[in-house]
Amino acid sequence: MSPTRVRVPAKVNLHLGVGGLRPDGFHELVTVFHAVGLHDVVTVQVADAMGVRVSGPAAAGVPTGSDNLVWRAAELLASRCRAGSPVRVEIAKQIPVAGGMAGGSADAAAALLGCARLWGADPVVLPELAAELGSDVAFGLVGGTALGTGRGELLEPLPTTGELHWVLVPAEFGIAAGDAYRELDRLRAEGAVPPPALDVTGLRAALVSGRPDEVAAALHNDLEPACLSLAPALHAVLAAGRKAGALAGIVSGSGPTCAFLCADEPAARRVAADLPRATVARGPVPGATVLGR
Ligand SMILES: C[C@@](CO)(OP(=O)(O)O)[C@H](O)COP(=O)(O)OP(=O)(O)OC[C@H]1O[C@@H](n2ccc(N)nc2=O)[C@H](O)[C@@H]1O
Ligand SMILES: Nc1ncnc2c1ncn2[C@@H]1O[C@H](COP(=O)(O)OP(=O)(O)O)[C@@H](O)[C@H]1O
Repeated sequence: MSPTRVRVPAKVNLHLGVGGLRPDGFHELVTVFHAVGLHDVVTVQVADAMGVRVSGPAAAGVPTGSDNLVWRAAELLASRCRAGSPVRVEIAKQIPVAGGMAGGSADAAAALLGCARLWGADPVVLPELAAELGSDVAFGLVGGTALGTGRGELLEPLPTTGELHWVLVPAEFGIAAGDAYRELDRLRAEGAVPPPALDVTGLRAALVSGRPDEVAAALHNDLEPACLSLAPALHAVLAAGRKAGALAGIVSGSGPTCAFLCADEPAARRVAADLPRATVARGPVPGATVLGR
């Protein structure tokens, strides 16, 4: 049987409002996910035994055993649909690892979709399985721009007008999502940060307007003070992007990647030229998509 290839995007959080810590150890979120054109490609094919191979510019440090989320995704789908031969999963990795862009979650979403195709499983089960694998995996399946609530797994697509042009600046280190949330709790206990920002009315209107300046003014990340506390070097990255001409810059999710919104594509190219390691990307883009052979 021929391999199935799935392309899957990274995300930035246009808004990340972090509510209280729940008894299950997760925080209640009001977030706006936005899929951007920086992709991993995940290929699944029938094999004698399960295996994971990772290649590409962001491959360093990605686990290749059963702790890779794609392995867990394949096993979960196999057990749920009582089918599934062993698969070899190859990840061509461009999304920065532990970068706040949900790369592992994206790969898991792609693996679910690819294995469902390969095994003839009904894709209707995938959102539920995605939510079991991680808070951001369900968004990887749908992409676009979506409101995320609960721990991030409850999704409502949001209407948008036009395209947004981003400059993405990855760091040379990672931040684990759990560490960022714990640091936020610590800062909150000290009274060192503003209360949770759980209202996205202004952002929703800005997205419909299609005006990048209005979207820029509405960007917000409650985790940003925690990321800056864990990685103070990010202050300089944010300042450099704004100085280079971005409309606004935010830490993406749990960081440390910084995302800069620009007025248009030429502006994004100019800003990227001023920042080391920067790439340009546009959004929104579709979620996990099976590619032709
Ligand atoms: C912060 C966000 C923003 O979209 O993503 P990244 O920026 O890391 O990609 C997400 O909330 C991360 O999602 P994801 O990386 O899937 O997290 P999970 O594996 O589900 O959880 C990792 C850890 O993050 C913390 N966590 C995650 C989600 C949530 N709503 N509350 C939490 O407190 C918990 O400590 C959990 O053990
Ligand atoms: N397919 C995968 N790609 C990247 N990281 C993975 C993958 N599977 C498991 N991981 C583990 O998940 C951690 C967080 O990965 P990632 O999703 O890239 O970060 P973030 O939550 O910041 O977006 C990594 O440090 C790595 O140990």
